[in-house]
Amino acid sequence: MSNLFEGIKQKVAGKGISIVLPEGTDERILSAADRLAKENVLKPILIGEVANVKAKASDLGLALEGVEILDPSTYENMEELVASFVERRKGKATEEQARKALLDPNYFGTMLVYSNKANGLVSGATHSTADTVRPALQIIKTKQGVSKTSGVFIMVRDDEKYVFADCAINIAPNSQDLAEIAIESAKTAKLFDIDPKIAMLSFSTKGSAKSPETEKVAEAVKIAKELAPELTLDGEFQFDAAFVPSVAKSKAPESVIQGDANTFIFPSLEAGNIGYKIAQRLGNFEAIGPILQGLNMPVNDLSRGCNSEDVYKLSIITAAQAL
Ligand SMILES: CC(C)(COP(=O)(O)OP(=O)(O)OC[C@H]1O[C@@H](n2cnc3c(N)ncnc32)[C@H](O)[C@@H]1OP(=O)(O)O)[C@@H](O)C(=O)NCCC(=O)NCCS
Ligand SMILES: CC(=O)OP(=O)(O)O
Repeated sequence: MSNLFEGIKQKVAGKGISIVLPEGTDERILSAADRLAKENVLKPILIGEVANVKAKASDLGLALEGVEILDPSTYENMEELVASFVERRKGKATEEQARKALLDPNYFGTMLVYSNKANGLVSGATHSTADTVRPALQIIKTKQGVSKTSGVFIMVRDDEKYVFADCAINIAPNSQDLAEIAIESAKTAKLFDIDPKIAMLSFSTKGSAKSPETEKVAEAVKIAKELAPELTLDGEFQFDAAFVPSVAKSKAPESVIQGDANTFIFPSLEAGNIGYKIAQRLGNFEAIGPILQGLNMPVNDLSRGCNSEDVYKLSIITAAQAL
């Protein structure tokens, strides 16, 4: 990972890309922000009461030089943000509701990104995924042609790197969703110099079992092939048929994937979230993400089990998505 990550870091360093970190008093966030600013990789913006953030930083021996701190309750352009929020939420939020929502650091930070006052946002060290991503879904929204955002992990162990999706957002994706997730995951894979070979996962390989669940994945394969015929993609596969060449030979001898898949699309959030945590905790893979894909501007969610290194890396990846 180190070479791969260094490459991404070099792409973003010194370009003045600003990343909002709404959890401004969390130790992991403070350490990462201080390091990012010190190394001139990007411009961190912490959200919180200025005196509190500074006191916490000083307890940790951090100077926070080059780190901006914004407090929603004293933010000078709040009226502009309120008006923009009401406009964006058209009929879904009153001015009063907007004013209240914008005191929440995640909503406030997301509006800074939406208003081009920052280039991206990383949160979730102390907030749940739902609380972290909901403002982005409501305000930043998905890119044209993408109906659902989804969350990818880059799984890294020595020279091995894989893409796992969706591990974070869509609880019960349908066939169309799975096809879109696969197409977006291929783009994310390329950001990490992975040439995507995509396996649509199931508990069945090429019709070895039949149920609504397996047919949902088989249909997703069909849709994805129609939408993006240029991709190397197939399924439905059990994980061994996608990953082990000898098993592929016996279970799916005609497939374009012969045990060499590197991008795995899980059939549900249960499978994806459990799957990545097993690889991380039992397989000693580093899990980078979840990286949200398909949004108009980059917003990423940390796992609450993250450390300062994870915050540092996800901030840099978010900056790379903003390029
Ligand atoms: C992502 C999640 C929070 C959205 O749930 P929610 O806030 O109840 O969503 P709602 O259905 O109320 O939709 C809220 C808005 O987000 C949009 N939205 C919901 N899911 C979306 C998705 N996957 N992609 C894009 N937009 C989405 C809706 O269209 C809606 O927009 P609108 O208000 O402009 O109409 C929910 O799917 C969830 O909790 N997922 C699991 C997260 C999780 O716990 N993961 C495990 C740990 S990583
Ligand atoms: C991605 C994920 O599972 O996040 P958390 O561990 O915070 O629930």
